[in-house]
Amino acid sequence: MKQLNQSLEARITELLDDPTQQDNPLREPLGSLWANHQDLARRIDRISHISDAYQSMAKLQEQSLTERLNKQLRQLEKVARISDRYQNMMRDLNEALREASTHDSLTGLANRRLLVERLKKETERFIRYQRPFSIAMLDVDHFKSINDQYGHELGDSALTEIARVLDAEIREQDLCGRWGGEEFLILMPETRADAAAQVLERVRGAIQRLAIRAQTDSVSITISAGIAEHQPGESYSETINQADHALLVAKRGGRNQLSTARTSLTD
Ligand SMILES: Nc1nc2c(ncn2[C@@H]2O[C@H](COP(=O)(O)OP(=O)(O)OP(=O)(O)O)[C@@H](O)[C@H]2O)c(=O)[nH]1
Repeated sequence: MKQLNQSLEARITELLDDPTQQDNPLREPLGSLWANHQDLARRIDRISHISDAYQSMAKLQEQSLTERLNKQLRQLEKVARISDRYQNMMRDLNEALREASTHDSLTGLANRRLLVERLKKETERFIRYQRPFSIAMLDVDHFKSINDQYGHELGDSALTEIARVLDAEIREQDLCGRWGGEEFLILMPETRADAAAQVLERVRGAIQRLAIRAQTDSVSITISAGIAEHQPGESYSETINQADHALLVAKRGGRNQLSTARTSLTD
């Protein structure tokens, strides 16, 4: 096609330049047509140039827009990653705070606060569904003399060891916590006093078998415990008082033993 055009153009210019065709009546209209054609060809050429320039400009703009969008996307991804990390950190922090506010730092057992929370819930369950529960107060025997003889540090490890045994001996639904100092409380849902006494007898035996190492010595430890089953119309504090009283009876009875409230209020 291009070749055909070129040979046609060559023939037209040849004809227009040919002196023998000077008088040809078609020469003038052909000359005007040729001039018109060339003008049109120039315009088309210019338009096509402009169109090319516009296209490459649009392409450039498109490229820079894509780059800008990609950059913004990368920044957004970064912000999302930071936000994820921040949220995880806050969750861990909350978890650690919750753990610290509900657990004892030395033994890792539930602290008094968590025990009271659960005691309240069990009391509510008792009122609503008449589900029984018992509690046991445990106290390490002659703990002061262990501290005095072997030092506070050993006393601390003895408490940690006792906590480990307690945790291992109770059932999944029971909750054992440090009530304070060398005193522990075990909350036993769905448990009557006689069943609680069996659990505590097992715990007492396991602690008696514990041998805490102190340099060359092996220190043996015993506990006394008072058990009380929650009674209708009673508050949980009253049940604790009953268990405390039974604990006193066990101590007075010679230590390393259990006593159950209401069956042992002999003094
Ligand atoms: N090492 C250590 N000792 C503690 C901790 N909390 C309380 N104690 C000690 O536990 C001892 C309790 O002593 P007492 O209340 O006299 O009772 P006890 O010597 O165990 O005698 P009984 O309970 O009558 O058998 C005190 O000397 C407290 O200082 C603790 O976290 N770590």
